Amino acid sequence: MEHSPGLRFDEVPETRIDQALDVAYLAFHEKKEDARHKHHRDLLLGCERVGAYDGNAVAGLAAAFPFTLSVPGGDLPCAGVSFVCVAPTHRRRGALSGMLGELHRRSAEAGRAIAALWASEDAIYGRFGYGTATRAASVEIDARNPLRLRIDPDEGPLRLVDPAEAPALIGPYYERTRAARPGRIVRTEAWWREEWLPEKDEDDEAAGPPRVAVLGEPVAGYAIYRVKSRGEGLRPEVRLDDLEADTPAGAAALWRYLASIDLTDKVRAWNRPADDPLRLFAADGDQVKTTADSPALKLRLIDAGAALRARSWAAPVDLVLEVRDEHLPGNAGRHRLTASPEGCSYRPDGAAADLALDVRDLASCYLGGTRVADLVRAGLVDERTPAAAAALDAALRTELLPHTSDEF
Ligand SMILES: CC(=O)SCCNC(=O)CCNC(=O)[C@H](O)C(C)(C)COP(=O)(O)OP(=O)(O)OC[C@H]1O[C@@H](n2cnc3c(N)ncnc32)[C@H](O)[C@@H]1OP(=O)(O)O
Repeated sequence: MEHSPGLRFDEVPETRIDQALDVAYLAFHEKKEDARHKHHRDLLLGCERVGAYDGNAVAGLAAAFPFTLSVPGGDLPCAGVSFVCVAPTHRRRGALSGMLGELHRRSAEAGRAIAALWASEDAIYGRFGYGTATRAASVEIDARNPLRLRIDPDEGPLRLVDPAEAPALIGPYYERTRAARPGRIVRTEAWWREEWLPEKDEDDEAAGPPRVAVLGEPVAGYAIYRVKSRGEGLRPEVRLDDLEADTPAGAAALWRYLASIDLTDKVRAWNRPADDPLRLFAADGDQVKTTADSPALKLRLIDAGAALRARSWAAPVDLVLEVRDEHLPGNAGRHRLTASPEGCSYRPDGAAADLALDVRDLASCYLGGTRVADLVRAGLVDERTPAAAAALDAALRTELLPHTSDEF
């Protein structure tokens, strides 16, 4: 899309954050409230910020948190794109395209090989090279009866801890478990307090204060939840926000606890990994139901070569990939991927391609959550050498499916 000649894309300095937030509240149909405004301002202060300017007026904003994201076998600096908005008067004039182009350029310059976001509408970001890399399973437990399980729960001590103390207690535990699953972001102390444990959930008025249940000493698991009223005549429900456990028995203990809280009759978890063991060890499929499977984290390979070289590989593979990338030409063309558990090289190569694919589809497969063979079957990836997709899938495979708990 041609950028409108009137628009300019440049940094949003601290002095103009409030103007940019005014555009955000307009675009997201939100009220400007003091506490919320301060919170958003504080978040933006820690972000890379790009604006679309019409003359001197801010007409759009796109920001990026400087995250660290777990990828198979390691971590990568990642631009966590958020606060994307364009004033209603300036829609469809290329403001989003221009701001993302500028954010991607700055991310590459800062050495961030990947960018990621949660989309307000799924259809927006594919054209910019973002592919769905993690998914969110919504799970509901009918808690009118005790949770029926096929395994014995850990009978270790379970305690409720003060949310103010929680980051010091569960933060190091989260950080230890994070590396095992691709798609997880590093949480700072401030992120724990402001995103996970604020007293009031500004996005959900019906939700009560955060509760943190911790299993074992030393910590062997935790659950963060809020009890949420459901209106006249209905019992409140438990909204589970986050749960980690070392062992299946530990996870079973936490789920059993959540499903046994008095005066509630439902547990609702909106974002669980697709391979959550609960779905297997629950004894009654009528009691524990998966009610939705939604796209979650969208990933963009800013520098595909650097990203591929940074992850680990489960099996040897030697293939030529032909990648299409309309926005970042450095990623486009034919490259030979030679990878094994010992390492990876990814170099331009003139040989005929074994697989041809769009950069968004490579991004979907990057964390191990989407199978290349499925994309071939869906007509999205062109398999030119038989069994090339299976070979790439074997190399990309991860022990656990990728999952992102943090929505940002
Ligand atoms: C990560 C996040 O923060 S997600 C939050 C996104 N923000 C919102 O939803 C707030 C409300 N909406 C908006 O502010 C704007 O409409 C935006 C940001 C979604 C789009 O901004 P615009 O400046 O209008 O987009 P722009 O003109 O650059 O469009 C680029 C392309 O994306 C397409 N596009 C834009 N919005 C949408 C949409 N909601 N759904 C599908 N396609 C879209 C355009 O049609 C255009 O396609 P083309 O290149 O084929 O012509």
